[in-house]
Amino acid sequence: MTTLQEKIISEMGTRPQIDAQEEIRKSIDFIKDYLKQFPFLKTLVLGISGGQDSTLVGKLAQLAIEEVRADTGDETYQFIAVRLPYGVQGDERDAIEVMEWIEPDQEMVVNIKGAVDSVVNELEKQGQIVSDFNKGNIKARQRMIVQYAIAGDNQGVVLGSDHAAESVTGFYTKFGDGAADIMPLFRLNKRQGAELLKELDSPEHFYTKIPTADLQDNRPALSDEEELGVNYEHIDDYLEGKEVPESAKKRIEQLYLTSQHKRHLPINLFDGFWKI
Ligand SMILES: NC(=O)c1ccc[n+]([C@@H]2O[C@H](COP(=O)([O-])OP(=O)(O)OC[C@H]3O[C@@H](n4cnc5c(N)ncnc54)[C@H](O)[C@@H]3O)[C@@H](O)[C@H]2O)c1
Ligand SMILES: Nc1ncnc2c1ncn2[C@@H]1O[C@H](COP(=O)(O)O)[C@@H](O)[C@H]1O
Ligand SMILES: O=P(O)(O)OP(=O)(O)O
Ligand SMILES: [Mg+2]
Repeated sequence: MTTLQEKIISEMGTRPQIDAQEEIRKSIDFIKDYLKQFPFLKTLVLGISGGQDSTLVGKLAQLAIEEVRADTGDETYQFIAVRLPYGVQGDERDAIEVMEWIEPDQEMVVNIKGAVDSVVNELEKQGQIVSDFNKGNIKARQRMIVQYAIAGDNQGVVLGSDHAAESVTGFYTKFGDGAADIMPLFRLNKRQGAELLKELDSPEHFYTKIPTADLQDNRPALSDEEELGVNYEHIDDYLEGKEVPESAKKRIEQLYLTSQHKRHLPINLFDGFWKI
């Protein structure tokens, strides 16, 4: 293993082998401990897309909330799961099925199309062209705004679905889906997330579904792997300290280095990490 691979693994906190039952317990306890530390907080908020990561975080959130209610006798603790389609979501059926499996305390559906389109229109009135790719990031940031609005009026915190395989590649919108208060999956790679869902008896297609950010109008359901230029098998192997083909290693490390800014709070002149 090269030094950079070791550094990345240590930063991501990924382990080559996991016990799924233990990791489920760790994530649930992390959420519970956080809520108990700040008793003002009563609500967890999460966007549910119908993809693997939010399905897993959503299930863990609901389990954690049920345990906190039982431990404290405080019935005001709740999990709000929100669908955030842009118009009609192509894989809406998946998101609905995931909601049925999670059985969150409260479900919402907030269509982000009006808000996203108005921003794009206002920019275009100023002569600023908005590419389809950039509009995708506006969608992700609009989803963040809605989740924080719900948290703000419900003594809530926003959950993030980011995990090691997304974090290492910076494959998220900065201050969009990358913005959250707590990240219960951070440390796990993609296949380890799938292992947790399997252990939770989720339907198999929830964790065999092709990962997509589904952000671009012109390339619906574009797979993460196509966009990233590297596949999750290689990213996961890399994070487990295994040898991967040289081209995959190069791509992962390039993505890691160019996305360093996303894994830090806004940079000030006392920060030196970007110089190395
Ligand atoms: N599947 C997923 O999890 C998921 C979700 C959302 C987005 N995505 C993908 O993630 C990517 C997001 O696109 P992006 O990364 O181009 O947009 P971004 O908005 O996340 O990041 C780009 C912005 O970061 C800032 N920035 C860029 N370089 C910087 C630097 N060196 N220092 C400080 N700030 C800097 C700039 O403000 C720039 O506009 C896309 O590929 C998108 O499809 C994936
Ligand atoms: N359509 C969506 N509805 C609700 N929440 C969504 C939707 N699309 C994405 N999200 C949230 O963003 C993260 C990141 O998604 P990626 O597929 O990794 O880009 C997802 O886990 C949801 O919480
Ligand atoms: O974040 P999600 O839930 O949309 O999962 P995926 O990244 O697999 O699409
Ligand atoms: Mg997705």
